[in-house]
Amino acid sequence: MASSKLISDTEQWKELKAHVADIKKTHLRDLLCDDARSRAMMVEFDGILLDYSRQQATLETVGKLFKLAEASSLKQKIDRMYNGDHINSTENRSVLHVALRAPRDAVIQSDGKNVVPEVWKVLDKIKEFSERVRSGSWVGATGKQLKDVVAIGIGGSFLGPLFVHTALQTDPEAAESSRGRQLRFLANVDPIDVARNITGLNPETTLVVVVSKTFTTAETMLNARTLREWISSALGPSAVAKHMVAVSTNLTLVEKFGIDPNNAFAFWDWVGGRYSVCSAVGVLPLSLQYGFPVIEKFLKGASSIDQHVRSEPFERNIPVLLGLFSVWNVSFLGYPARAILPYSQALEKLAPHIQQVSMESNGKGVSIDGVPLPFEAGEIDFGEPGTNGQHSFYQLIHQGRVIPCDFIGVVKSQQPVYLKGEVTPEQLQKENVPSHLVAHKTFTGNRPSVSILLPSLNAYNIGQLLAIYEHRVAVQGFIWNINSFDQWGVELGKSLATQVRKQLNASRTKKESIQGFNFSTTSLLTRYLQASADVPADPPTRLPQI
Ligand SMILES: O=P(O)(O)OC[C@H]1O[C@H](O)[C@H](O)[C@@H](O)[C@@H]1O
Repeated sequence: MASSKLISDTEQWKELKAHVADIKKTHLRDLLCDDARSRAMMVEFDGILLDYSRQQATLETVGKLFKLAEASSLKQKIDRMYNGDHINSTENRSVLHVALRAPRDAVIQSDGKNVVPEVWKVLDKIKEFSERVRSGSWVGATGKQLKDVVAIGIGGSFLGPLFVHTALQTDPEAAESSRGRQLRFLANVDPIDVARNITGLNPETTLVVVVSKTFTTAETMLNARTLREWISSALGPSAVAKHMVAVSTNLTLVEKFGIDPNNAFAFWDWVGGRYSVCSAVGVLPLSLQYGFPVIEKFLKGASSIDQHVRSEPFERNIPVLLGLFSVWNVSFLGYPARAILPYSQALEKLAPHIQQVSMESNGKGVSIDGVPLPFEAGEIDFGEPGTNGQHSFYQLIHQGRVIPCDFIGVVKSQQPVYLKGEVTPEQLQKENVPSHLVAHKTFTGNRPSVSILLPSLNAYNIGQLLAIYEHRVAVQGFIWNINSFDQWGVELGKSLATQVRKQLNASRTKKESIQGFNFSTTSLLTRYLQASADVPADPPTRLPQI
């Protein structure tokens, strides 16, 4: 396929469009009666089971989706990613988060250089540093052991590590190795988040990790200045060297901020923020909390899926199948949303993390060549662990809109996956349901879902789950032929916010009226200025009074 051709112009796309009418005539109830079909729609790899038999699809659909994958050069695109080609073309970068969890002896090149030794240099540094902190050979300014860690970061420098941290709480080894330690995450610019995070913590026993790829993100830098003030006002400015470390690609700005570059942990521009959990972004705070050996298992789990994606034929390739069915649901069946429903409370931060991975990656309006898409790419992700979700939004899923669901179950867990199917008016009549209630109690069923079953929820399986979702999102982007690795929309948001902050500062200091915005924005900013005359627009720090 010529790269400038839109995927929707291919015969394979058109064939799938035409096939939709056949599928709309079928009902899942009937499709599920075919055991051979169901058997063919179950795939197992390294302990993980994917069952996609509850998709509105026949084996013919699957065949057509594989043809679409071929038309979009999916295999070649996956290879190009692993080969370090600059597939993030708008930022002229490789996309190599797979290198972050590659075995020490692997060779993965970016710009002609094997990046794996650099990755392991940082991992070894994290291992050494986290062991020193955990054993008490690295102590705070007053000689006390650093038992608590506050990780400051936002977006990709926050959501993934928080997901892994929350999920690890069910791993017995992680529970044991983190006894007596605390890891907290400070993300929001709202001073309440600072207050919550430092409540109950003593600066003498706290290590602050500032995590920012760019080291310029306004929220993170304000929170970092605030906690630097918290430490230096309690222990003196020289204590910062013992109590603050950083993770960034921008080591110059780290040093300028006042953190010793020896206490900075690097990563690289070929790691997208939302794909950075396996870099020092996640590995440093998580190793401080759980010890490096636990986190190494998490990296191994992710690496196992990386190898699977690259080498497994599409028929048995879990992220490829998931990606293809997401495209089928969004672009062909017209279901724009997806619910992520893990039946484990420890996975409560999976959906928030995947929201960023998926929506920031694939929420695009043009093809990778800049051609406006004649179809909508990306999907709306949301979710909540079962059974909480059942008592919240499942009504809409059962009887309102059709929302394809990801059910994630853990075999060694107390909570079975709960799947409610179809209830027909005939059944209800047989049960003597009053006639005026029959319509309300009818479930038409035919709601598509996939089930992903994990053997248990330990560090290794959490790594697998993370990598499955990361690759699934990339597969979707490869099929839609968009750039899943840039985020110009968010960059625009950041620059608009800077303009607003500049205006607020100018209006406060020079008493100028708000200018350069439309009527609505001007009115809102003016009102805010009037109501908050005593609050600086760009405060140097936000240390709450507690
Ligand atoms: O890690 P940082 O440079 O502070 O960036 C934090 C976040 O900023 C923006 O929102 C980007 O769109 C995200 O992808 C990024 O994760």
